Amino acid sequence: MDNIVWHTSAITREDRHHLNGHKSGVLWFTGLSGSGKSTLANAVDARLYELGVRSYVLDGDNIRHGLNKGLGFGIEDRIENIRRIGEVAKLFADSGQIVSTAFISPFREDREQARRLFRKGEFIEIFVDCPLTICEKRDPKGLYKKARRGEIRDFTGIDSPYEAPSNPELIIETYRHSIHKAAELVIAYLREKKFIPLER
Ligand SMILES: Nc1ncnc2c1ncn2[C@@H]1O[C@H](COP(=O)(O)OS(=O)(=O)O)[C@@H](OP(=O)(O)O)[C@H]1O
Ligand SMILES: Nc1ncnc2c1ncn2[C@@H]1O[C@H](COP(=O)(O)OP(=O)(O)O)[C@@H](O)[C@H]1O
Repeated sequence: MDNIVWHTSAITREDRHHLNGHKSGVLWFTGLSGSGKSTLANAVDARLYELGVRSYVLDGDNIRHGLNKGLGFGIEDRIENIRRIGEVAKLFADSGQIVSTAFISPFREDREQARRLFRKGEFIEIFVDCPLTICEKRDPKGLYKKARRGEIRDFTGIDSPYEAPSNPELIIETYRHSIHKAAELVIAYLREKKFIPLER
């Protein structure tokens, strides 16, 4: 970019890791609407808070009210939505936090593009796996009903595609694990990979 020069921070990410006593990165939750992304991201966030870990959740519905207001659900807008979220998540990771993103993020290539913004190991893709039939039964916001009635177009899983991850770091099957168990599986992964110390 012309006339714009990158300014290196005086405080490095490692400095912040040292101060916080834990590493940073992104927990990238992906899955169908109603699969449990928000519920699980918030359960993990609450657990991290209890453990004294600096964390935050970026949630699809909330971000679309502000930062990404005006973006719709056509392919181009979804791509831009996820591109921006990847960049924001990277800022959170740079700031030393463990950030969770809860977006459908239906396209594999967009998730891979987000992954490329991060250092090796710091992008943790979590497939929130739940069959469409169960998501549709849960239908926490009544959106599947609307989509089936044709009142919402381009609805993921109905008339817009979802590409499941081919090689995610974690698969959480929310149709067979409780919310508590699902959150603990994510925390166990963070301990195993030494994002958070074992003794916490
Ligand atoms: N057409 C269509 N398709 C899918 N979802 C829709 C649609 N219209 C509105 N909603 C609501 O928006 C939430 C998904 O937004 P995201 O930003 O996560 O979508 S995406 O990643 O850009 O595909 C999604 O939230 P979640 O249920 O939390 O996934 C829906 O509540
Ligand atoms: N094991 C589970 N994990 C996550 N959510 C679950 C689970 N079991 C049932 N649910 C329910 O499924 C719904 C998932 O909704 P939500 O978290 O908004 O999904 P998403 O963010 O993927 O659209 C919630 O009503 C939640 O209580």
